Amino acid sequence: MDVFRLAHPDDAAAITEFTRAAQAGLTTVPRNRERVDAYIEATQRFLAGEASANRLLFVVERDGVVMGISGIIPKLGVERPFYSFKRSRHARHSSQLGLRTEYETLQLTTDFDGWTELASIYLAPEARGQGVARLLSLGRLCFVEAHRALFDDRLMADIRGWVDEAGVSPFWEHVTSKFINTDFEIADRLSANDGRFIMELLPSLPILMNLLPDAARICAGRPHEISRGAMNLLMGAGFEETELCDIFDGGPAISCRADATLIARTVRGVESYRDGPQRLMAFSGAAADFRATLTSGDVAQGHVSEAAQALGDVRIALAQDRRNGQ
Ligand SMILES: CC(C)(COP(=O)(O)OP(=O)(O)OC[C@H]1O[C@@H](n2cnc3c(N)ncnc32)[C@H](O)[C@@H]1OP(=O)(O)O)[C@@H](O)C(=O)NCCC(=O)NCCSC(=O)CCC(=O)O
Repeated sequence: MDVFRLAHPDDAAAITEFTRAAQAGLTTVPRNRERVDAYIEATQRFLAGEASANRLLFVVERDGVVMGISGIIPKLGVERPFYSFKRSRHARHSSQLGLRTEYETLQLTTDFDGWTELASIYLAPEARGQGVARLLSLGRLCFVEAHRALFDDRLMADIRGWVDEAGVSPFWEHVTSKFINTDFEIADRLSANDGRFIMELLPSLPILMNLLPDAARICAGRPHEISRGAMNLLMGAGFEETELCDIFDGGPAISCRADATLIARTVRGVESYRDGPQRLMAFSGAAADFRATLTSGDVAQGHVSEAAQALGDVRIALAQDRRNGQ
């Protein structure tokens, strides 16, 4: 059985083993032992009531082997403002010339300050394509549902933005690097710790998108191919697209109210179960004892798998939305 739980110090070596290969651009994925240790230490401090620690790292374990990680940042904007670009549409019309023009602007904002972020999903390459990602992703929504007081009622996720075959981000090349004139990897790494340079260097004035090459313009809000699965899982669990995107690679920010996730809706009975077997999330316990697993059953008929019942005082939620097949 695959089990979703909080990471603890004994997991650090196994996590570093597979996150070591993660590419730049996955800003919140800890890629070396030092950062893995720091993430786990923050997790323990946050659970002990130290709000400034502000990070929770989870793992999915199969038969004692850690296969992947995911995270929650309980409150954005605590250590520094959380910057995004907000896309706005503008239209102009000239009756004199009979011409109409439309353009978009990007404006630096801190709209997500105070929100809770879902971040850092990463699965060992050999464990991909087996459904584990759904548990890694939705397990966090179960944790939020079980610990509502720890989180904001607005949830967001910053999906990695599109890059070309050479790994180059057109958005970075044509937009952000014009103001932050350094390597993407350097800026990305620095921003994970201290992002003061963002406010110091990025303009507070709107950036006119129609002056950009198409290759860069279409990257505002466009996800990286390898991150579509991560986005798809959250969109299937109630998240929606927003007008905001990442300031480095233009990746889309998606959001959902905490009480509108698929997990919250089914746990609270806002959404009823249909007849027949369905994919389910089962979760129980709190804090370090919290456990979630992916299972199936026919809840309408009262049938839930033994694996789920083994969790003890279990709560059940839909793990797949009936509307879009997710
Ligand atoms: C993202 C994950 C964890 C996803 O794991 P898997 O590859 O095993 O996913 P999967 O099970 O194959 O796919 C998950 C679900 O999305 C669907 N799916 C997969 N690829 C798709 C695509 N291109 N378009 C549409 N749907 C797609 C699958 O059918 C599946 O649904 P069914 O189960 O119905 O078949 C992994 O690929 C990974 O570690 N990638 C590298 C790191 C990364 O890019 N992380 C995301 C960065 S963005 C981020 O971190 C913030 C968001 C967050 O933390 O959640």
